[in-house]
Amino acid sequence: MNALAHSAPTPSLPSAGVIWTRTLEAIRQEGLHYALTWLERMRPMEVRENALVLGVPDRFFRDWVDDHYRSMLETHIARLEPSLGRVAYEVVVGPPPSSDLPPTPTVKVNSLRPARLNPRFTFDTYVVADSNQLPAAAAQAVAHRPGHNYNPLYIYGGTGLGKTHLLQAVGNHIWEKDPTQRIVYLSSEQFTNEYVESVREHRMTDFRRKFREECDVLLIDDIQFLGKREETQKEFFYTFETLFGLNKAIVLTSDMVPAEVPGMEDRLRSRFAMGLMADIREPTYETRVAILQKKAEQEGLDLPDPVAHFIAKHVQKNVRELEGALVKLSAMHSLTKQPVTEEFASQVLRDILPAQRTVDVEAIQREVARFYKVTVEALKEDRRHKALAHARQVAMYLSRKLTKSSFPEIASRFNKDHSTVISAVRKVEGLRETDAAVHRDLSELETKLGGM
Ligand SMILES: Nc1ncnc2c1ncn2[C@@H]1O[C@H](COP(=O)(O)OP(=O)(O)OP(=O)(O)O)[C@@H](O)[C@H]1O
Repeated sequence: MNALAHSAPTPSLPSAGVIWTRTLEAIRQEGLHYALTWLERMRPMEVRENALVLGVPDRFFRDWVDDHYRSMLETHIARLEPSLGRVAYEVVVGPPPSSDLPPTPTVKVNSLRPARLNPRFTFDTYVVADSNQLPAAAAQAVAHRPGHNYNPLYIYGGTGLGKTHLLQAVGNHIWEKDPTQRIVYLSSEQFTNEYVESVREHRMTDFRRKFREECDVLLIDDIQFLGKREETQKEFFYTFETLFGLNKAIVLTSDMVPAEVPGMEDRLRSRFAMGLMADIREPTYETRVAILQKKAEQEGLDLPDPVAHFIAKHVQKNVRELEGALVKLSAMHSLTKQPVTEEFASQVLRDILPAQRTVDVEAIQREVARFYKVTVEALKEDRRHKALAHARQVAMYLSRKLTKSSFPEIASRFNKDHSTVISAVRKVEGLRETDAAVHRDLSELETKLGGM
């Protein structure tokens, strides 16, 4: 049975039917008729916990609506009933409903996605690379044979590197394969809060039933916070022992290895280390590019390669920041309809990109001369030797790109006229698109110059 089936209906709220009718009306008034074609095929079932449960004809329908309309629905519903933060679905097999009244379902063949699991966090949307290969493979192994492979699995690493994503992917995968599996996902802080509340309200029997008897998969995020809570640790230890003894899967995440978690009891530390410990490292440059490309594809954003490289070069800390940059770029692109170019990205992301060193034309000439092993003077001469001409054009291109100098200003530093600079810039822009070696050289020079 799922968690929903145990809880009593939420008192003092309008019925599911009333909330649903008002929600559809609000959506209609906003003119979102395309959405109604889908939404009107769902039926309000009930209000449970903080969710409005909607009946859907099948899982495909559910997934589609969930992908496209979940956030819109949740926003509208929360506006009408602030205590309702979620929608949930149940597949209802039976004759299609014909009136405005909620139909009586004949068979319920599906349960709700377990509380707090975000359907966005799946293995499909996770980019696997060198920096996260081991934890990703281990998480998949657990998802395929929960409780048998790597128990417990302990995933650790810095902030924003994808620990929660992997943890939730395990839960989502298991639930999608077998909705009868009882999956409990929560952070160690939420575990602590539930524990404290249960003690206060004398509901420890319920608490233990939930975590020890009615749990097939326990997924706990940010286990390090347990270090500060002696009493909760004790409770967690017995929870762990019970589940482990029953071969139930346990996956934990943390920002440090068990030995480093301050205040963590030794017996817990040693149990955490019993299964597999796998760390997620900071993404390499290539991984950052791959993540950006995959996320752009998911967002339906056409992200040219040079722009992906540009962001990956400047946003290095973690995946969360990469994602933030992409979301901002995508939003500004759809608002302004401007093409997604490096220049557009540098304008839009100005406030989140690390402060750039200011470079001037002279610094660029020096760096380019060193790079191509020529002299600065040669860059300013008229000699047309092929390699020298290329170095000169590159220096002009970078001067235009990395400084605020106008074409005539740049021309004067190279003793040329401005039309020469314009054609040099165009030529290098073209080469950058078509010639991988030139692209690589330019990226390297830009990194050295600390600009973009
Ligand atoms: N390898 C990856 N592929 C795709 N998306 C990723 C990857 N790694 C991280 N992300 C995305 O980056 C964001 C941050 O990841 P997540 O919340 O899982 O980080 P975390 O390690 O749990 O951070 P914290 O310790 O701060 O809670 C999420 O939106 C997640 O989807």
